[in-house]
Amino acid sequence: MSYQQEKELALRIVAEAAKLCQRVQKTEGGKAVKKADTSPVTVADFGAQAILCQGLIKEFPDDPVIGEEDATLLQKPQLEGVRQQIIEQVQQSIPSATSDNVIDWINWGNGKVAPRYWTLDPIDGTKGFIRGDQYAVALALVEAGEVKLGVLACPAFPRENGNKGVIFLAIRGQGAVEIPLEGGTATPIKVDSSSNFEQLYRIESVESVHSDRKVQTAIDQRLGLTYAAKQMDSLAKYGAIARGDAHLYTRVPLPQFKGKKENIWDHAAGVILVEEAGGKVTDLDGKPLDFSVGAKLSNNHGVLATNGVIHSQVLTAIQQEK
Ligand SMILES: Nc1ncnc2c1ncn2[C@@H]1O[C@H](COP(=O)(O)O)[C@@H](OP(=O)(O)O)[C@H]1O
Ligand SMILES: [Mg+2]
Ligand SMILES: [Mg+2]
Ligand SMILES: [Mg+2]
Repeated sequence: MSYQQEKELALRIVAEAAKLCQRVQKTEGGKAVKKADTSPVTVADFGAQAILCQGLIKEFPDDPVIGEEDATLLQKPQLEGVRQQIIEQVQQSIPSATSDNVIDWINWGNGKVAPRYWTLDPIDGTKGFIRGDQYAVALALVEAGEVKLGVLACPAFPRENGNKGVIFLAIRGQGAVEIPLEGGTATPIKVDSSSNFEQLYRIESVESVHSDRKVQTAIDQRLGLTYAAKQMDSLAKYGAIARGDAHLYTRVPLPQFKGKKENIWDHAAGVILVEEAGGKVTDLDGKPLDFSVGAKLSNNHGVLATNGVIHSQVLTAIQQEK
């Protein structure tokens, strides 16, 4: 399948959602409210989800959508001001939007896994967005448990010419490309397939509780990595591997989060990006990530993304650390 219609829509709505995020960052800064699990969420997270879902409803009304956010929180009377800001921000992108529309679009992301579905993270790396660091708008199409298309907008991603802002796109069997966020030429990207660990870079989250740093350091020592790990928020890490800026990314659940599983939207678009750029992604046991079970990667334990050539060696080092 060529996925031409899906590709055009995904590129358009992800770019539009990224614009909203940039606009909110300029006007509101990093203002956030707390969700029930105490994690932060901003006007931009909700607004971007509304824009993404609106586009998907229009062109693919039969496809379920599984997104991170939910508008229930916005019913709280003390969040009326935030609700208004979200509506105004969405109206700047979609002038005909009513307040009911916006809430319905956000809640469209409450879909369930099906033979074909979309999953999205309106802002991955909300903490990075709040700090003014990396974040990503992520959208992926999954069929029969396999990611078929992934788009990542990374508005703060550095480019060679000194500008910032990249869209990464990958379609199964068609390779991976990067496109300037403001539009322009799509440039094919490939992993860096070096296998000399002394010269390879591991990349990790900025947030230290998202992966076990003690285990990671032990794995690095086993592999003979000499460079300090690069740090980056969000799915942009997958982009860094896909374009050869880094070579391995491990996400090792911390003992205190034992049993907590990864969200599908935190990985889907990144997985296809790395795979189509020539790399490999599995869990820490070497199993493919299973996107057929629900909103969580319940059948998997942690994540390992590499340039491909070093994958089995890294898996062996991980097994030895268990
Ligand atoms: N204890 C934990 N372990 C693993 N991932 C976690 C976590 N707490 C939060 N996260 C996820 O980590 C994501 C950010 O990833 P990263 O560390 O790579 O920047 C968050 O996405 P959101 O920012 O979309 O909420 C959130 O879903
Ligand atoms: Mg996320
Ligand atoms: Mg998010
Ligand atoms: Mg979140």
